[in-house]
Amino acid sequence: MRVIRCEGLTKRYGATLAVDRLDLTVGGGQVFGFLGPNGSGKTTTMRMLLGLITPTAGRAWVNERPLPDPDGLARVGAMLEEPAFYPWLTGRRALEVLALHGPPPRRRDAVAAALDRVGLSAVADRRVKAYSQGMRQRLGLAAALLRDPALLVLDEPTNGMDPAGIREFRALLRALADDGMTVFLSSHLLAEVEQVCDRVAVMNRGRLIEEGPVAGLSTVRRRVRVILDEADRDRAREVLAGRRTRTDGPGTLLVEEADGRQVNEALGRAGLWAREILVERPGLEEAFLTLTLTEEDGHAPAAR
Ligand SMILES: Nc1ncnc2c1ncn2[C@@H]1O[C@H](COP(=O)(O)OP(=O)(O)OP(=O)(O)O)[C@@H](O)[C@H]1O
Repeated sequence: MRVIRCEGLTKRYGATLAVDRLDLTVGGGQVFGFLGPNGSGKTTTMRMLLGLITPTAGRAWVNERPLPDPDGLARVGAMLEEPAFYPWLTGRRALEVLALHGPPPRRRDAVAAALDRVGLSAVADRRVKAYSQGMRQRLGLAAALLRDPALLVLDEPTNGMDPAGIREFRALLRALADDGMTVFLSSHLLAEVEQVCDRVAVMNRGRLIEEGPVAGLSTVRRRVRVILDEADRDRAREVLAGRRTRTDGPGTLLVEEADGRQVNEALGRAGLWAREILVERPGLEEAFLTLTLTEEDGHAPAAR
């Protein structure tokens, strides 16, 4: 099933083309990453898909229904901004209040099921003001899950979360997709989406640059830069002969489409110790001039 389909979807704000003729199809039961630097049009696309703003041109379908048909949107859960809850309510009460507004959830135990799904049952009777940032984000996710959505639209959901919270949140999204839900997730950090997404679309300045499985994208292509003693360079090149290598200065080798750990291991086995092994993403750097790589994202473990 095509859960999301856009044809020439466009949104213009005065002189700004926020989204420029977007053609995109997202199939069901997967985590789909919507990647791009700040201002590339991700939020605007999501707002159009949720029927919150009207496209300037083009068409879109959600759950196989043309927008703005409310039936298509009935089974969509969304979290577009940091979720806001009354701090004095408990997590459970906050969800009960939401369940009372709008169409009734299909399950009578929707609140308990959503709390359980996001792992908040044990703290459901604490007040929201005592929740950590990660717990609040999970409560936001529970709110989006209340009406059994087929599609979950999440705009930068892990913004402001700590690394442990991000890991838990990723595992949660993966589990939802494994149960058949489609998760459409935006981020400006490649490291965040590549670990959880089946496919990725890359946006830049309102336009779709690429779309496909994470490993196949040229914007996501990896290259390993090996910096060694000058005298070792040519032997290292022989050791790595099965791979696409080239030299880049007297003590540097570039290994295309490689994995930092494997390169490190191959060199170590041959008794060659690199000074530095760096994983680079040349396509990404070209595409995302504003992207900030984290240390975890940009570096392979050093040789020991
Ligand atoms: N309501 C609006 N009025 C005018 N311009 C807007 C409006 N909403 C978005 N834009 C502009 O459209 C472009 C795309 O913005 P959008 O928020 O969709 O990008 P984004 O990829 O979601 O970025 P971010 O990660 O910062 O949210 C930006 O240039 C933005 O300034």
